[in-house]
Amino acid sequence: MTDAAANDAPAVRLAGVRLDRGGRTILSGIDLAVPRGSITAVLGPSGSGKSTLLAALTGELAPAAGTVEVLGQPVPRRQRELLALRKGIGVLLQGNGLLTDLTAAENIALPLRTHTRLPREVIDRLVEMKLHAVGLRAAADLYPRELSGGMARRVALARAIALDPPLMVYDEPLTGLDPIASGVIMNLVSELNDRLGLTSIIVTHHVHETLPIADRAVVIANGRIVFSGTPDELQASDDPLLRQFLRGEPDGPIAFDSAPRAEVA
Ligand SMILES: Nc1ncnc2c1ncn2[C@@H]1O[C@H](COP(=O)(O)OP(=O)(O)OP(=O)(O)O)[C@@H](O)[C@H]1O
Repeated sequence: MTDAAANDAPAVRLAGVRLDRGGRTILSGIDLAVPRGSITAVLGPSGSGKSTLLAALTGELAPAAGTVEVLGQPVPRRQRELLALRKGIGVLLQGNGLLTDLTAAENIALPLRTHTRLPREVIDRLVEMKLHAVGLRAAADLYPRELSGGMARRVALARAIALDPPLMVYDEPLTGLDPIASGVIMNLVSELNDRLGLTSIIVTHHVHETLPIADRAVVIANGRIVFSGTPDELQASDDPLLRQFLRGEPDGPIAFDSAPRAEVA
């Protein structure tokens, strides 16, 4: 593929993908295109395979069938090429993953120190800009234990964008946050996406907090994609499965807790 064609390609494209874990098929028949510049919410009940889908994008999990393309190229198998691709993907995981004996600024500097040869002053300046981007310039010298949950999540977000990745992936970015901090994080995700020209994929079961900032929504349940469209189309759907999920009802077409995690290696 030429560079121009790669640039026109969706940020993420999955075709006919099947994902297996522990000898079991978790997702199958997955077709998905995430347009560049968009925010896509990947929704689904607990254990439906949302994190498994993310693992396929970052190359942690190779598909058992089908193709996964990220930023215009198939996700490589070889470690070296995989590491190069991963530099283009900013990941915010459920736990913030901040190192407790480093300050906020040092945590954000870490990927810059590891992956670039930029001089110290440039790194300091970039860290300052990233802290500014998440509204936390005053917190540079604080340690993670001195930060509130929402602030720590913002520092983790600043670290995730440290290398200016074109694609941001969020795995449950609201876990453990109160409604106010959740609102701040969602606004920030939306603002960064627009201002930095990113593409964002948000995996979450926080439907009502996430849909307002999303351009597209994908719902996975029972091992497949059961909805793909705009948030308005999702809200308007009268599909019993989607209604059950949106209302958080325990009984209905979505089978909960069919395969406890403890059973798999
Ligand atoms: N490393 C693994 N090995 C085997 N099975 C796994 C592994 N990780 C997850 N699974 C199984 O895959 C299924 C989907 O899990 P996954 O974590 O992708 O769901 P999820 O939608 O992200 O859930 P949650 O919302 O609870 O994080 C579950 O049944 C889980 O037990």
